[in-house]
Amino acid sequence: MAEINLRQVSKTYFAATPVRALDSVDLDIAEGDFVALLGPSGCGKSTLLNILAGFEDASEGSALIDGGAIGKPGPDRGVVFQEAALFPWLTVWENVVFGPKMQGVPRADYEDRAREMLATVGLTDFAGSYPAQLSGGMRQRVGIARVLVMRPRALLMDEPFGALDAQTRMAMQELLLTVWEKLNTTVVFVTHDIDEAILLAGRVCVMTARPARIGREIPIALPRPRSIDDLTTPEFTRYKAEIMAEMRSAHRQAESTAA
Ligand SMILES: Nc1ncnc2c1ncn2[C@@H]1O[C@H](COP(=O)(O)OP(=O)(O)OP(=O)(O)O)[C@@H](O)[C@H]1O
Repeated sequence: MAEINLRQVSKTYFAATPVRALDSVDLDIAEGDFVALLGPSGCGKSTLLNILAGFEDASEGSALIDGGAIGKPGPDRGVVFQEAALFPWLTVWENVVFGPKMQGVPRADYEDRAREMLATVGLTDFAGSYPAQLSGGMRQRVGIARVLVMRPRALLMDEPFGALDAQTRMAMQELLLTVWEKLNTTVVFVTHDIDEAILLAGRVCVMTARPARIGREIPIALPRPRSIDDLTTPEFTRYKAEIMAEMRSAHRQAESTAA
């Protein structure tokens, strides 16, 4: 489990017209926390995640993982995107063991873990299937198993369920809750979906319009283990109303900045 600390992190992309994506972001994530980042489209959520992943450098400020500067991408941070980038010519099993194999981990050291992760995501019976033979939700489950087999200290997820239909999405949310409760990895989860953020996270960070800052951090005190049934409780609805009000104000701010 990783601890993550961002201090005054800013990011400007120097395109034809410079784009200031992040402005003095401060964020502390303790070991084993589950934090959701919510915010208006284009505000800079992916930019923040990409800095944590090491795909982008911060222009200013410091981004630390376990007290050390975040360097290039590494196996300590598992990244899951909207589409699982699986190798289509490899089976589910071969996709899952690809990472440890490439790292030169002896087979005996990764096989049990790979089997366990496949079971955790409910795909034991599909080990020999190819990605094209799976549904979108199943492919995403392979993507998660493939990342978890590397024993990441943090899981960085960018709209991981954004392309799935509503029912599959709910099943994936419950699966992620189970996985997180079992492994207790630090998770940073980018989403547009308020329900998803409340259901999963221990803390929801609502980002402001670009250049993004963390506008408000809302701790979610719903008891765990959580399930889809929590979506309809009065407590859940209260959190939703509070976050919707915050999002509306971020959206208004975005419109007035664009005007
Ligand atoms: N490589 C890049 N070069 C120039 N501008 C970029 C680059 N990457 C992102 N941007 C700009 O930075 C801003 C923030 O983008 P980012 O993708 O982080 O937002 P987001 O909140 O994740 O958006 P969405 O919710 O729509 O996915 C946008 O205006 C985007 O156009």
